[in-house]
Amino acid sequence: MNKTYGEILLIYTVTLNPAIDYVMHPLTLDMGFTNRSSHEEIYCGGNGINIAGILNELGVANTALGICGGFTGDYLIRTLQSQGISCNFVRLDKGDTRINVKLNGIVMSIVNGMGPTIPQRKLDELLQRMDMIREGDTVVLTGSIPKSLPDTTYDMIMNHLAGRGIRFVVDAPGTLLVRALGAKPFLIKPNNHEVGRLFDEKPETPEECLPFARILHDRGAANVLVSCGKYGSALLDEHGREHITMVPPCKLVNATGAGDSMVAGFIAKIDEGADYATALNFASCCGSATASSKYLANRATIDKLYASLGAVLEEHKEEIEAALERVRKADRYADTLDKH
Ligand SMILES: O=P(O)(O)OC[C@@]1(O)O[C@H](CO)[C@@H](O)[C@@H]1O
Repeated sequence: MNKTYGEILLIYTVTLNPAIDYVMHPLTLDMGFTNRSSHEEIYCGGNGINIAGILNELGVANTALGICGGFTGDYLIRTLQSQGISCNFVRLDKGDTRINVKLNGIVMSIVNGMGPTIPQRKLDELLQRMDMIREGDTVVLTGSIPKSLPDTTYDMIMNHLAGRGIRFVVDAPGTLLVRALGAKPFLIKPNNHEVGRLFDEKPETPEECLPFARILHDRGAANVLVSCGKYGSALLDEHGREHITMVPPCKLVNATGAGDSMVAGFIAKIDEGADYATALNFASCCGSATASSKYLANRATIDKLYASLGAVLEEHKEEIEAALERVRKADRYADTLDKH
């Protein structure tokens, strides 16, 4: 169990490529023509920043670390501070924090920016600031990284902090994730599509994802949480046990940040002393609460969905048990991760 509020700050999210999320609501989208949005919203984004927002909402002490720059970086820091999110960002001398465009029409289309160039000395400055992180604290490395940084960046950060009793959480795509497994993170949280890309398969459901989760677990990740959108989510826990949960009843509004909310919810519940099945259920409700909100979920929505999940799980109990049984009896997939 992690330390508590009375002591020092405990969870540090790291966002190397934060963003301003510019959400537009076009009524139609015709490629090659001028489209009009019916209204727009502006939020602070980037996975680590979203996780920090939900942790704050859940009353879990945290600090958002990262690198930002330019007028968008100024906006980001000002806004986070006004939301009461503790942040410690290295400022770039040149380059702007990216603006990610989310076109929330009949379906959501997303264009994420590349992000500014990060000079080595700025990364070194961030590493120096991270030296304040102590034994028992958690470091959450999450999201894409700007193109100027190598795929080994998360790996390198974890190596820098190795041997200090720090708990790592990694939510990153592709090679970044595979490279991070060697540092034996406490938790990784790919979604079913990311798992599919790692293994050249197309798993959709928690049942289909669990065999791949086992490979990621065997490669070093203690807990592997896989979100599968409307199908629910799966957890292969640190003891090698499989869990499946479902989504509570809710209506999709904007799924941006839903995965991040799951990470925040999972860590928060584990740090309260909950067991893995409970943490998975709570994580699922945090994700659904954000997906059914305009932006990140508030506590009331999370609590409401959490209260409704029990009935859904009860109704589908036999189905879930049967799926878990099939997973336990199934042949193992070959580990093909070395190609990354
Ligand atoms: O380009 P990345 O780093 O992969 O993803 C960035 C992003 O899409 O992820 C967050 C939601 O998880 C958004 O706030 C943000 O715009």
